[in-house]
Amino acid sequence: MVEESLPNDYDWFIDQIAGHHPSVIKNGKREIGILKNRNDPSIILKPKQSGGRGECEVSVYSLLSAGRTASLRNGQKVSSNSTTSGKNKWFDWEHAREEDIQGLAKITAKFHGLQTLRVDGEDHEFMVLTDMTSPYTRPAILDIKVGKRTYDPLADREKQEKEVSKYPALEIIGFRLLGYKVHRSNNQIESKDKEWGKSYDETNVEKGLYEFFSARSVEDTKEVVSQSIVQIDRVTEWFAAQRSFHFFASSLLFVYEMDETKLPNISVSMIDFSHVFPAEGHPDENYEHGLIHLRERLQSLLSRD
Ligand SMILES: Nc1ncnc2c1ncn2[C@@H]1O[C@H](COP(=O)(O)OP(=O)(O)OP(=O)(O)O)[C@@H](O)[C@H]1O
Ligand SMILES: O=P(O)(O)O[C@@H]1[C@H](O)[C@H](O)[C@@H](OP(=O)(O)O)[C@H](OP(=O)(O)O)[C@H]1O
Repeated sequence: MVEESLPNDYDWFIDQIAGHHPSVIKNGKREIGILKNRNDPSIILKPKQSGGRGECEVSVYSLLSAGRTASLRNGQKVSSNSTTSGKNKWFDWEHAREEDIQGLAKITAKFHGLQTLRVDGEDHEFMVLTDMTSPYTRPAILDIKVGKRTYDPLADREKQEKEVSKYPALEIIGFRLLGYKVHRSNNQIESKDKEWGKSYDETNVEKGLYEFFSARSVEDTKEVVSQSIVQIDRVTEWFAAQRSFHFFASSLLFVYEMDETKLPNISVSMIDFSHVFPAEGHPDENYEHGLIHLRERLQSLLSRD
């Protein structure tokens, strides 16, 4: 019998959309998902993934919080590898430009360091991150994976084929809806998962977008969509200038307020940095393709009656 327990004062994060989740059982054990500390609603604790994925994500978040010089000075291993191909390629971020680091820090969650917690009888390391949903009374939350290619440059043939066959429409659409949660007024949470996202293709993905962005009220939809476009443009502006990072299988997290006595106040943040590679001076055309297409699809919602 596998012990199932969380430390005192911790709960699973109810507003987690995608990623590793305790509802998934692998080899008789539940996956470790994101935790909330009851005493600090402003943060989440995201489990550090095993191997290169976890190292990569921690290296990126550390770079953003400490700044490149400080991270290197503190002797942290600011590096990343991929285990997908069996090769071990470690990156330092010494060629990452300071302005790119500072710009990325503005469009993602703040990293507050690592914390070890005992979950289900084993110690696990967690990344403490600002919870981007915490400023909202009743959030509506959508996760969109951005980029027409979701495998990294070290992925072997099997991984490449798995990723491509997962959602063939990605090549055209450039992004994938991973799911959403909407807090309705009667304490009900409406949830959609990745199968919902995959049910849309290049012919009708606007329908899925509309379902999420019209959740507050049909009258507010244009406001919510227009604000989302403004936020996407902030991200696009950073990508147009930055030459330090290439992102694979990374997401944009959209959050807005469902409480109609308040403004929608949409926020858009980059999340999931488990496959980030040095750009070596080249723009991230893969991610930018996704951003352009997402913007176009959202723009088309504005011309609906
Ligand atoms: N800073 C954050 N604030 C609020 N929610 C977040 C934050 N970071 C992640 N999440 C939530 O957690 C979910 C999973 O995050 P993420 O994709 O980073 O996890 P993962 O386990 O690395 O995923 P994958 O297995 O796809 O690589 C997101 O869909 C989002 O709902
Ligand atoms: O382990 P990696 O290299 O990071 O690769 C995958 C990636 O992170 C995806 O986000 C994930 O889920 P989705 O594509 O469903 O979002 C996928 O799950 P899968 O193996 O269940 O397809 C992972 O294999």
